[in-house]
Amino acid sequence: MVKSVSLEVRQERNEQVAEAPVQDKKVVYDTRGLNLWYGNTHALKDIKLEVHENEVTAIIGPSGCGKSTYIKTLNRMVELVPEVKITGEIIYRDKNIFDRSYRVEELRTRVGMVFQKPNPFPKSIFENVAYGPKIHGIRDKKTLNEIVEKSLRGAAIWDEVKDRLHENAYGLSGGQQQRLCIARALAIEPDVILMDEPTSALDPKSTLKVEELVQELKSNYSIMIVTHNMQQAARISDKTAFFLNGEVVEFDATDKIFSNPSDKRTEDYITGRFG
Ligand SMILES: Nc1ncnc2c1ncn2[C@@H]1O[C@H](COP(=O)(O)OP(=O)(O)OP(=O)(O)O)[C@@H](O)[C@H]1O
Repeated sequence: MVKSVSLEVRQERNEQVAEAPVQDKKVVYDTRGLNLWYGNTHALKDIKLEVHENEVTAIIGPSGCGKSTYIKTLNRMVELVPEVKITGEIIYRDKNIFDRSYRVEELRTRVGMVFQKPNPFPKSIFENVAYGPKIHGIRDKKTLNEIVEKSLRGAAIWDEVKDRLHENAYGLSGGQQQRLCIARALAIEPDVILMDEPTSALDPKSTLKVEELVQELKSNYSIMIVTHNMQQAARISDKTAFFLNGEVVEFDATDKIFSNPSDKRTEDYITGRFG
């Protein structure tokens, strides 16, 4: 991380950035003029953000700036909170998810979510992963076995649990439980995985495993990750959005955000001057 960058160097680097190759990856989520209120609290203000496929997009910013709200808006989970009002558009794969005709169930099958605290069901490891596919009507035992194995392998936990698939998931360590929850998200074969501070309850070793996993998963999925850990954002994301007071102050390539931010507020935040 660069602590301070002179204006001349910035201008020079900005010119280089302007000449960078044009982004050619497909847009998965296009957020346009999104506003959200909880009652009178204006939590998201005119958010504009594009998420590209097969990338890791990190959302950083101080507590209460709207990171979780934004990520929960992307799968419309935020609407479970009473008195939420939303304006603007979120286009997911060419459709506005707020359109009256849009089926939220479809969104939930395409977008998996991993939460801050590992939250396995009080069921066996197998049942935790098979749950989503079963809900979607898959009953065939052989197919379920295949999905469970593939998902656990995808979440880099198969070798640790393959001999105890029918034991209760609560018997796993916190880090294992979080990877199980990632396997549960993978089992529905999502297009996007939303992660809300997925490593904040984990020890450094488990954190590293999840970070490595995120890097591996991006070749098949688009990932958005909310994190308070700036080193983590710098290590694992391709793009970073800096949120402040419900606004996106800056959204750019992670290297640029952490070495040569355009906005003074971003620089102050990443150098630890506030937050
Ligand atoms: N269910 C809710 N009802 C009312 N206000 C809420 C609710 N959830 C969040 N808020 C408010 O919305 C704003 C954004 O909160 P949000 O949880 O999205 O921030 P955050 O950046 O994820 O914070 P943190 O890093 O602490 O998790 C805050 O002012 C918060 O108090």
